[in-house]
Order: sequence, then C-alpha cells, then structure tokens
Amino acid sequence: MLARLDQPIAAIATAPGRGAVGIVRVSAKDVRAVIDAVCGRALKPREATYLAFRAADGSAIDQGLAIHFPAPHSYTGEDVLELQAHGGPVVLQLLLARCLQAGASIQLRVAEPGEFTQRAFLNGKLDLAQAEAIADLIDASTEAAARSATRSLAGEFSREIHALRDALIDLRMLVEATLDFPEEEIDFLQKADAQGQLDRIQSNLARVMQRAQQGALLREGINVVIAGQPNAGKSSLLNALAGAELAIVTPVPGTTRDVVRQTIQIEGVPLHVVDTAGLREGADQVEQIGIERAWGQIEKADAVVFLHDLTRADAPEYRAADAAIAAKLPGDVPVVDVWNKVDAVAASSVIPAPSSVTAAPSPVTAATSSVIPAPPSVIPAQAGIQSSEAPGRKPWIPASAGMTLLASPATVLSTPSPTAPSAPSAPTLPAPAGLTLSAPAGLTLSARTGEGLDALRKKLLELAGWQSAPEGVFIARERHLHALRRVDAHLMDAAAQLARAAQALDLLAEELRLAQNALSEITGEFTADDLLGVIFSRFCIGK
Ligand SMILES: Nc1nc2c(c(=O)[nH]1)N(C=O)[C@@H](CNc1ccc(C(=O)N[C@@H](CCC(=O)O)C(=O)O)cc1)CN2
Ligand SMILES: Nc1nc2c(ncn2[C@@H]2O[C@H](COP(=O)(O)OP(=O)(O)OP(=O)(O)O)[C@@H](O)[C@H]2O)c(=O)[nH]1
Repeated sequence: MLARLDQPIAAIATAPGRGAVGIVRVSAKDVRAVIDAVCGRALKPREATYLAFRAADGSAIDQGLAIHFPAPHSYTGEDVLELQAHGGPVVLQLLLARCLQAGASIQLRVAEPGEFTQRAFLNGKLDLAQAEAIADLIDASTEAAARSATRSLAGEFSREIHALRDALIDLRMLVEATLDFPEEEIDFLQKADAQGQLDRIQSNLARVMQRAQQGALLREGINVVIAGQPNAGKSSLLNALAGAELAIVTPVPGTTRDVVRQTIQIEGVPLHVVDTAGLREGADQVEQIGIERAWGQIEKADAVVFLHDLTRADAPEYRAADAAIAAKLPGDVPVVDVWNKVDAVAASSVIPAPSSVTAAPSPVTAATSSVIPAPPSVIPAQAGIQSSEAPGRKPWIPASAGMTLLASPATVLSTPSPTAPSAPSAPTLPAPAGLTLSAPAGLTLSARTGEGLDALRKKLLELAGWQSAPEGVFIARERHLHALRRVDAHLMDAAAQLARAAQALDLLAEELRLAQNALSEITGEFTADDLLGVIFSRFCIGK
C-alpha cells in the first residue's frame, strides 16, 4: 500500500446508497487532466463551480459542483478534485468511471479504504492519532464519543502526547549530558532536579492514561447480555432500556429464540445490549439452538444482567432452575442480579430492609450452585436499591436475591439503603445474621412501568468502569493504551534507576529513550509501515 503512494487515486467519498448529494474525489500530483476532461473548463482554486460533468461523448452525466484544491492546500496535501453530484449510486458510479477513464493517462485507480487519509498523514496534514480520530468520529455511536473524537481530531490528545514527549526529551538531554561528564553526575542531576522532572512526567502520564482509558470505553462500549429463565421479562427489559419495541414480548415462555442486539447509550457510553433466549431444560430443537447461542453470548459478555421473575420467586422449582443457571455462569464475567416485575408484587410482600444493616461483600463459597434464592416474603431484606422513579413505593430487594451469585464481582456493588422504608404494611423482621450478611443484593425493577431502570443504568455504568464527565476524555484505541502502558513501564524502570545510589546513567537514558519511542507511536512519528497499513485499511472506502 505504501509503495503505491505516488499513484493517483479516486473514489466515491459519500456513503453507499441514495442521498441528496454524493461526492467523487480524485487525489493526484496533478488532477488537471481529469478537470479538463470531466468539467470541460478550468476551475478557480478552492471555489465551487456549477457545471455539467461530461461523459467521453460530451453528454452530461449530471450537473453539480466541482472544486479544485490545488496542492498542497487540500485534505490529502496533493492536488484534489471534488465533484459534488446528485447522490444516486448509479450516477456516482458513472461519474467515478468517467474520472478513471479521463485519468487513464496518469494511471488513475480506485482508492483503497483509508488511502486519502493515509496520504494526509504522510503529507503531514495530520498525525496518526488525528487520522484515527477521523475514523472514530465516523464510527462514533454516541454523542459523547463523537465529541471526544472531534477533540482528538483537533489535536487535543496529540498535544498532550507532545507535551509529555517534550518533557521526556528535556530529561533525556539532561541525562545524556551528564553521561559525558561522569565525575559530576550526581550533583548535576540533583541540581537540575531530574527526580522532580521524572515525577512530573509520571503524574502527567497517569492523567493522560486515565482520560484515554475512559475514551476507550466511549469508543468500544461494553457488551451487556440479559440472561435468565423464559418469561423473566428479558425482551421487555431490552425494549425498556432501548425505549423501543425491538424484541418480541409475549406471555409464552420461550418466545425469544435468537439473539436480539441493540446499542443504547447511558451518559454517552455505548452499551451493546443483547437479549437472549430464556435458559431452560427440555426446550424444543429450535429453542435449544437459541439457548446455546445465549450461552455463547454470556461467555463473551463484559457484564451479564441475570434477570429473575419476582412473581415466581416463591416457587422452589423456579429458584432451583435459577441456581442451576447461576452455577453455569462464567466466573470471570460480572453479573448483576435483577428482579423484574416489581409492579406485579404487592408492596406488603416485599419486605423492607432495616437501615442499619448492610450487606457485606461475601467471599466466594464453594456451595454457590446449591444456594437457591428465597422468595421475598420469607427472608427479610437487608439491602436494596430504592427506586428513584416511584417515590411513593419502596420496593426492596429480597435479601436472598443474588445469593447464587457470590462469585460475581457485581454483587458487591449494591448500594445499601440509606433510609428506613415507609411502607406501613411491611413488617420489619429481625435479620438472621448468618444469612443476611452473606446475601448480596440485586436490583428490583419493572420493565413494564420503568421503575428501577435508572438504578440499573447506573449500575451498568459502574460495571463498565465509567467515571468521567465526557469533556475530559480522549477517544482512544487499544493501540494507544498499549503504548501508554509501555511508556509507564519504562518510566518506572527509569525511576528505579534514578533512585539507586549507584546510578547506571546509560540504563536510565535508555529507558527514557524507549519511553519516548513508545509515546511517539501514538502520533505516528515512530510507527512501523505495516502497522500504518493495518490502521488505514480499517477506514471506510473513500475516506
Ligand atoms: N466537501 C467536503 N467536505 C468535507 C471534506 C471534503 O473533503 N470535502 N472533508 C474531508 O474528509 C472533511 C474536511 N476536511 C478537510 C481538511 C482540509 C481541507 C483543506 O483544504 N485543507 C487545506 C486548506 C486549509 C485552509 O484553508 O485553512 C490545507 O490543509 O492546506 C479540506 C477539507 C469534512 N468535510
Ligand atoms: N407485570 C409485569 N410483567 C412483565 C414485566 N416485564 C415483562 N412482563 C411480562 O412477562 C412476560 C414475558 O416477557 P418477555 O419480555 O417476553 O420475557 P422473556 O424473558 O424475554 O421471555 P422468553 O422470550 O420466553 O425468554 C410478558 O407477558 C410480559 O408482558 C414487568 O415488569 N411487569
């Protein structure tokens, strides 16, 4: 790909399909041959001219706007011709074919994905992090992700990286200068406060890493799988979270047979929510395949919402089936226990929690699979999330909710109730200590009324590790995080070296050099060609 940099390229720049306007772009050392043939006249630099795009026989392919961006003042830094036509797939194909024909003498060819932007990078119009931000902006699935990509495109992320790099270069120069005067080294470094310089670089790096980590979350989102027995209300919950009727909801158990997926956003963080077939034994063949797919999704999830049906919480066979599912859940995926249909349960049967008792994080017990969640009416609740949406009622989580999931990291995230419940009909029973302390809470909600949904949204964000307000976040890729982690490791080694009584200044200098190189990979000053190829080939065609 890189070897073909001197070749002229052309592509349809707009998305496939119909649109009001569609654009064909040509980038070359010199595009005048194409302008002459297709536009039939010279164009003023950087000015849109309304004219007919001509076929070889002189007939009009379309009427539109043509703009010539003479090199180097263009998107790619080369000579660029942009033809803005009507946005039909056929007319744009015709126009592209016409450009290729007109540019045959200069060996004009169709551009590969990302090739225009790659040229912009190689011609110094933008750095690698900015080029990636363009792709991230196009791919952004939430407003917050788009805004942070725009900031990176404008160079905010790159500026932070450059500031770190410059500070590193200063320190390197100091150390290398000291290397030349070994007899004075300790004094020299101390006077120049090498230690202080390194400390500052490390703490600035930590701040950049934190912002980039949050940005990676914005870019990728997290995969949340809703799992549970048939009829728990999984499809209803997906619909409620998405605010749309996406999945089929019926009272018939086993309605969902295939995986239904929807990206929703919570505070700008994309959550890819997956509704799965109800997990049960003895399903028919089709349903069984759905169940296998559900397990496949659970294995891949970043978090599982394990949905239980509060109206069936009393039934021993229901609880046994829940326990069997819990036992099969992978230990390394966080699980949130959620009890649905709180609207259908009389307030008196859900017992409030005494405010003084909190659920303690419990150690993982070997017996998890045999612990069956008890119905809310028999075991007093100790902890729960109070619905923020229905101030009149106080739904409390059964103490046992989630008992089967002690292995799950999510279970310790529950919020103990700060206030005493006011439901007058609810008896406050003393808590059997052994049971309640080991009982982590889940959430109660109603997919039907929306009660409790906000608490679930909050919990999912918490699970995702979301902390920031989106303003401070850099859209970041795994590649950037990986580079930052390597910078961090080299700086730690450098710090260890600096702290030694007998410093090996050459080793210190080497660590600083490696840290600088890792940093420069982010902006592309120090990046292997094959990596560049991979990065740009993931762009969309015409970009
Ligand atoms: N019609 C149209 N809209 C578009 C693009 C395009 O190519 N065409 N873009 C493409 O993806 C994006 C804008 N990117 C661009 C970046 C630089 C230049 C450009 O001409 N730069 C010159 C001059 C700068 C100046 O006048 O200040 C330069 O960098 O020298 C143009 C578009 C989004 N919108
Ligand atoms: N009262 C009440 N009923 C609900 C609630 N959520 C779902 N339901 C009902 O429960 C039944 C099952 O809902 P679904 O969303 O289809 O359940 P599911 O878990 O996706 O079911 P499968 O597709 O069989 O796995 C439907 O009749 C829903 O109307 C709720 O919050 N309250």
